Amino acid sequence: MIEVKNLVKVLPNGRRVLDGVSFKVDKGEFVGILGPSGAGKSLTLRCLNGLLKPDEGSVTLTDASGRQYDITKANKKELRTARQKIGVIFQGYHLVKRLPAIDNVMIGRLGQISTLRSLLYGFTDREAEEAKKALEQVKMEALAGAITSGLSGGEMQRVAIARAIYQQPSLLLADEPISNLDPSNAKMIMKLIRPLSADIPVIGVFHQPEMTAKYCTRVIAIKDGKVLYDGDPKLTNDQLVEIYGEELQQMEHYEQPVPVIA
Ligand SMILES: Nc1ncnc2c1ncn2[C@@H]1O[C@H](COP(=O)(O)OP(=O)(O)OP(=O)(O)O)[C@@H](O)[C@H]1O
Repeated sequence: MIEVKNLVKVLPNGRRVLDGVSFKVDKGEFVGILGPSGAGKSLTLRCLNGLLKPDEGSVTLTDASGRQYDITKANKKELRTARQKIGVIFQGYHLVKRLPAIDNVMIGRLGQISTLRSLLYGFTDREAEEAKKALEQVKMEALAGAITSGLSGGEMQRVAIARAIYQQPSLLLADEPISNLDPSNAKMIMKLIRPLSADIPVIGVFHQPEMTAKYCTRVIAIKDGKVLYDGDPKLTNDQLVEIYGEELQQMEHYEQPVPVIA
């Protein structure tokens, strides 16, 4: 479970880019964070994995054994330990392109084994077997040995998901994971992410309300650094207008309601 309490971030010019963001996400939930450009979505996500320290508030991650990680108060060493519990999928995949897909998956556990062991012995056969299983889970086993630079965007994102699975995280964060993908690959990625939420909380930032409506179990909308909405992933047209304002007109999949002619 991850609990976010009253996150506040104030810029030097006094602007409150996060202004009291609070929510709790449990295993079984796939939460989509939506909101207009500059709303504070990425800043929120960065507070969740400790990349950004808020001026106020707390982020507490509790793993399956009940151990708690206080992300906001953690020192460098504690943060490193906590981050091993957090899988992250990025819009730009963040893979080492010159390495085979399976090596990228195994990188997911690098933080968990000693540098000396990884330098001297590399990974064990058991670890390689587990990495293969993670690739099977995202239907990428046939390309396990392929050099990552030759893979398509959808395939790279599947490798990134396998890396997160292999990491055995207690929380999965996804930062615009489908923004670079065509609709069919985007659907495939959402279908692969959703079942992961059976065991751990999954939180993603999205720009596609039609996709969060279909695949997420809950939506949190952030606007002007505040939680504007937290609930059912299926938003009404009025709710979308309230969240996105004028930006809605520019969104790809938004269909403007047909005006009623009296
Ligand atoms: N380091 C920084 N210095 C100044 N302003 C910042 C900094 N980081 C973020 N901001 C501002 O804080 C606000 C929230 O940023 P954030 O990246 O969270 O937006 P977002 O909701 O993710 O937007 P988008 O959908 O466009 O990525 C923005 O107005 C942004 O310009």
